[in-house]
Parts: sequence; structure tokens; C-alpha cells
Amino acid sequence: MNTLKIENLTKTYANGVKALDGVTLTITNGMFGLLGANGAGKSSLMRTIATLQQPDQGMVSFNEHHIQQKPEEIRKWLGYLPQEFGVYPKVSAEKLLDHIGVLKGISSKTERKNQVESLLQQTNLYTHRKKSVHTFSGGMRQRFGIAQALLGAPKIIIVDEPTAGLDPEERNRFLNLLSEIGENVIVILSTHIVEDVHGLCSKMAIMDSGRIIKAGEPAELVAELEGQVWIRVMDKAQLQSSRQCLNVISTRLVSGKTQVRVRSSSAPGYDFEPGTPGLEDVYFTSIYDNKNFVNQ
Ligand SMILES: Nc1ncnc2c1ncn2[C@@H]1O[C@H](COP(=O)(O)OP(=O)(O)OP(=O)(O)O)[C@@H](O)[C@H]1O
Repeated sequence: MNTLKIENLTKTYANGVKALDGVTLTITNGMFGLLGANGAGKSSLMRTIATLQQPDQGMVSFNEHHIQQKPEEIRKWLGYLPQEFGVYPKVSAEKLLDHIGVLKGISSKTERKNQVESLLQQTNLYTHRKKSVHTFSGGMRQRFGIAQALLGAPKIIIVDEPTAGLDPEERNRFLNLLSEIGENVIVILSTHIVEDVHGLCSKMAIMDSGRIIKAGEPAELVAELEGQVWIRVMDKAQLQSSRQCLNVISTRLVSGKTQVRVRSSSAPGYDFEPGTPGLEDVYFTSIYDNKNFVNQ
């Protein structure tokens, strides 16, 4: 079992933005979803785990090794797909993967060839292997990104906002690919898309303003809201006045009408129907509770 321990991480950038504020988490094998809005601090946390930046306070350990003191203890086991992959040189996908394999320390040519071939197959890029990565579509680039992250049999894989900008088909294909990665490694999926976490991740955390505001198993977190979600269709004027007295979780247009989801321990009115809670309700209520807590 691999264990990543994050303890009380804090980071304030030179411009005064506190991107990490006492982050504490323990992550073991399996798919872990880190959910948060843009600017919540996800990339800052991912970069710190990948030892690309130092925290001001706190520590990260991987399998009991303190990684700020011994960064090589995570680097040699890490597969990282950053949010911005940068510029691709004009060489074929196959050659680029081989080169990354060398950088990752796979010194045997045969071993590299085998790994590159099998990863190109796995990511459905084998027929495009002779093409230059800079000519790839967004989805193909992300699949290439996961192929390079998987080189060298990593024990911990970090993918930062991998589905942003992908069309629904490519997004599905990418998520299916992620789900195929073994159970015996840690995979951290950072995303602002609730559905990316739903169904794919066995554990998750929600991040807001540099803090972890909720963590657990998605199904358990959803179950905590059982009996507390109520639904009603309203017009805009009703919604405006109801906002004062109701705890509105979210609103959604359904066939041109506004469907309102409300949190309440009992029916907030005779015209409300009980709703089935989902991960999106968990996300919105956690953010709401955190803002109220901070403003108290
Ligand atoms: N190098 C930096 N210098 C100054 N501020 C930064 C830097 N990197 C990030 N920030 C700020 O820190 C906060 C957290 O950013 P971060 O990129 O970690 O969040 P995120 O959840 O990954 O969001 P996004 O998906 O938009 O990148 C934001 O307010 C961001 O503007």
C-alpha cells in the first residue's frame, strides 16, 4: 500500500495570495478526486506534492519519506500530467515518449520500446505514433499526457484538470482510460467538474480558498444529505423572494423553467418534492457552509 501524507501545508505567494491554508490529507491506493473551483488551490497543492514548489509550512511524506527533504523519493515514483504541458517539440509521439522514458531513468532500450508501444496501444494513439504531438487534438494530447505520466511504472499519478476543454466524447474516453489504471497506485485527479469525480473516485476531498472543507467517500458524503434535499419549479420572481427564507443549494433550467434545489431537514413547503441528493449537492452545500463559517 502506498501512502501520501499531507500535513498542515501552507503557502502564500509573493503577491499575498494564500493558496494553501493548513491542508491536511492522507491518500492511499485508488482514485482520489480533488474537487474545487478555479483558484481554490488545487494546482498549488499538486505542484507541492510533485516537489515543483516548496510550502511555507507543513510537510508531505510519501511512503514515510519526507519529500521536501528527499524529493527523489517521490520523483522516481511520480507520473505527473500538469495543467499546462507547455510546448511540444516537433518530433513524433513515439520518439517523444522514448525520450521521456530516458529522462525517467528507463535505461534499457528494449524495456523503453516495450513500454512505449504498450502505452501507445492503451491510450489508443498507436496508429498516430509517427505523427508529431503538436498536430494532435486536445483529447489526443491529454491521452499522450497520460501515456507519458504512466511511463516507468509510477506508484503515484497526478492529473491536474485533465478534462478541461475536452469535448464530451474525448472526456469520456479520457476518464475511461484513467479508470483502467491499476488499483495498486495512487491516482489524484484534480478537477472542477463534479461528474469527473462521481463514479470514478473511491475517495475525494473538496477544496475552497486553500482549505480542505470536506473529505471522504463520495457515496458517504452524498448519504449525509439524505432527506435534506427538496425540489420545486419556480418562476424568477418567486425564486427572488424565496432566496431570503430558503437555503437554496442550486438552480437549474429544465425545459425553460427554473428548478430549485433547497436544503432543509423537513419539507420547506407543501409544493416541494423530496429530491435525491447527488455529489453536486454535496459540493454546493460544503462551499456554502464554509463561506458561512468563515464569515462568522
Ligand atoms: N505563482 C503564483 N503567484 C501568485 N499567485 C498564484 C500563483 N499560482 C497561483 N496563484 C494564485 O493562487 C490561488 C490558487 O491558485 P491555483 O492555481 O493553485 O488554484 P486551482 O484550484 O488550481 O485553480 P485553477 O484551476 O484556476 O488553476 C489563485 O488565486 C491563483 O491566482
